[in-house]
Amino acid sequence: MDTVFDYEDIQLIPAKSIVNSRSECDTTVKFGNYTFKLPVVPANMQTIIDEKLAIYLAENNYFYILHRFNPEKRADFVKDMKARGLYASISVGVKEEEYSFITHLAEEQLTPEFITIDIAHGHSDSVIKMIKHIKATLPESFVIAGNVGTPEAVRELEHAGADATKVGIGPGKVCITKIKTGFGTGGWQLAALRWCAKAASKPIIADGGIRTHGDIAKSVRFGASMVMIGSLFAGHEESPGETVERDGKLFKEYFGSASEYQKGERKNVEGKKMYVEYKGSIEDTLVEMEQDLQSSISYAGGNKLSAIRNVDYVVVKNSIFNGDRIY
Ligand SMILES: NC(=O)C1=CN([C@@H]2O[C@H](COP(=O)(O)OP(=O)(O)OC[C@H]3O[C@@H](n4cnc5c(N)ncnc54)[C@H](OP(=O)(O)O)[C@@H]3O)[C@@H](O)[C@H]2O)C=CC1
Ligand SMILES: Nc1nc2c(ncn2[C@@H]2O[C@H](COP(=O)(O)O)[C@@H](O)[C@H]2O)c(=O)[nH]1
Repeated sequence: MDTVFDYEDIQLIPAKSIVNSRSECDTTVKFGNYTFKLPVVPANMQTIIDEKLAIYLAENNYFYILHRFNPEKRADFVKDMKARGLYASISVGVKEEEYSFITHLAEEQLTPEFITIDIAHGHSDSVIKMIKHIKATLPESFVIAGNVGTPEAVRELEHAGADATKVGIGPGKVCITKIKTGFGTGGWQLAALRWCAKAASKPIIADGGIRTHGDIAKSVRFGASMVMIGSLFAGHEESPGETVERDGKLFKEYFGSASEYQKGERKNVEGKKMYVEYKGSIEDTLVEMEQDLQSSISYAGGNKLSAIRNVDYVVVKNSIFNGDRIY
């Protein structure tokens, strides 16, 4: 491992533009058998995504992954998405009941297009076993496995049959893994992404630590095919987290999937709860993300997302924010 850095330590270097307008730049990405409008997916967390938002995203050609915290509703969700002619993308864990759930889906001939194995420490035999079970039972499903933070883990999960791996242990906004365990990619997530991407032969999802839209372009530069985002999506009208009012201002709750609020008990807690400012409709944020990414592509000197992959960059000694705030 050579130099480590994180999102705010990096600036991408502009190349001569080949477009006359940013609107000529194409932000779409092929992932699995689908082409999505953006290389972005809202985090599969209970305060970020629910069935209603999943339908909106699928209808509008965005990628989504439903969380796994209402386990009994997942089979009906897959059935409902199929009835609507939309793709189904769900999450599973690794406990015993998840094996029978996968078998049940196969018996009902309900094949989700995407299945994400979502556990904290994805470099484990339990995930490898689950990848093999899904691939044997639902071979048509595209399997995303995670989370991991090393090239060895990426290679092992790919070797077990994963179609994509998810990188990021501890960089999340509501994560306390780094503090409670001393482990993870918190503080050097972008360098960890680069390290993992060099070893990968299949797509990588960069997960956690995105604080600005520019971080999406940086993730693509360092090897991500898709970028998972929690906190930036938490404040919308459509976000399932509770809306609260304080001193006349609206906020939305955002809690970790390993927080006591998710688990209902204080056991192995590695997540916390916070409130983020209310931001209005998610549609406006998605449009702004697209425009910002189109601009990134133009600065990269191309007209497609792949142009960003080849740009030069510098490691900036001090934070690029230099005390500034975005708004
Ligand atoms: N991306 C990240 O940095 C992190 C994300 N999370 C999120 O929190 C949620 C809950 O995660 P998780 O606790 O894994 O899910 P589960 O509670 O479903 O646990 C999955 C299984 O893995 C075991 N397990 C959990 N952590 C470890 C570990 N460090 N080493 C070995 N075995 C382990 C659990 O057993 P037991 O509980 O008995 O140990 C259980 O059998 C997920 O959505 C996950 O993505 C959580 C932490 C970090
Ligand atoms: N360590 C923990 N990580 C968590 C928890 N719940 C979710 N997550 C991860 O965070 C990202 C979102 O990060 P953000 O910076 O965009 O907000 C999410 O996709 C998970 O990987 C948790 O309880 N503990």
